[in-house]
Amino acid sequence: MAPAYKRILLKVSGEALAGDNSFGIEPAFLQGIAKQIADVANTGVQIAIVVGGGNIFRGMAGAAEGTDRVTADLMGMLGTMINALALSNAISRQGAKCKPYSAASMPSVADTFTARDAKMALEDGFVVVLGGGTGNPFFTTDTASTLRAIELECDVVLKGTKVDGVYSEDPMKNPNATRYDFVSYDEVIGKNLRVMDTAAFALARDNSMPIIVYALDDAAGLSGVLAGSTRFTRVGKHN
Ligand SMILES: Nc1ncnc2c1ncn2[C@@H]1O[C@H](COP(=O)(O)OP(=O)(O)OP(=O)(O)O)[C@@H](O)[C@H]1O
Ligand SMILES: O=c1ccn([C@@H]2O[C@H](COP(=O)(O)O)[C@@H](O)[C@H]2O)c(=O)[nH]1
Repeated sequence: MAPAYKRILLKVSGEALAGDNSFGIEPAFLQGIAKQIADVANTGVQIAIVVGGGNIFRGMAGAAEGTDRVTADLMGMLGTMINALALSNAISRQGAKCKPYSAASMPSVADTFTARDAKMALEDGFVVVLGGGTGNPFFTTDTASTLRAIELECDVVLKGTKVDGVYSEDPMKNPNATRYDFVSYDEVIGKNLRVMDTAAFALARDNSMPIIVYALDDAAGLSGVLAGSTRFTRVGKHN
């Protein structure tokens, strides 16, 4: 049977990469995720990845502690680049062709992202890992995920995070919150359900880009999500 999606954008949460730790990268978790990605890539699905940076640095937190916001956001974007290099290397070691890109120019580290180049790499069978977010302060890697998915003409954004979907409230704060199987863009924005930021949801809505939110540590993994055999929430226009 042909895969449901030809080209996907996977958002890998930075925080989740820390595994059971509160910061940094847990090698076993990184390798597990990399294997899931390599296995799916080797079935012919084209995969672009945006990596978060919450396990390294968040600009808002840095700004709150006295660094100016633009500098703090630059530090945050560099943090996502660290994760991108680690993930890209781990995917290559699991046997899939993989290439890191950076939103900001750092030629000795990675190629600078252009949609044209990244699309060609996807068509050549490379997984592409996109670090540096949008390259602009005051944004997040969630917005970068939606933006890159649209630019690269992906079929869907898969947000792999610490929770298994969108809830009526943050399930980390209220364990009695209820989970949606489906929620519309307008509802998620109107009710301020902050599993992604409003800018990311609005961009997805305006460009009809579906979003799937799932738990990165689900045993069924990425292939389970693509096969529809694991728990997730779909965010879209209609159910
Ligand atoms: N209504 C909600 N439904 C589900 N999760 C929610 C909701 N509101 C807030 N959250 C929180 O959003 C978190 C995911 O978003 P967040 O942007 O913080 O992390 P991330 O994008 O996965 O990580 P990073 O920024 O490190 O890449 C979840 O872990 C959850 O605690
Ligand atoms: O486009 C972007 C993306 C990210 N940042 C900064 O990086 C950190 C980490 O990203 P998360 O999405 O929170 O994982 C973010 O807090 C911002 O400071 C950015 O400035 N622009």
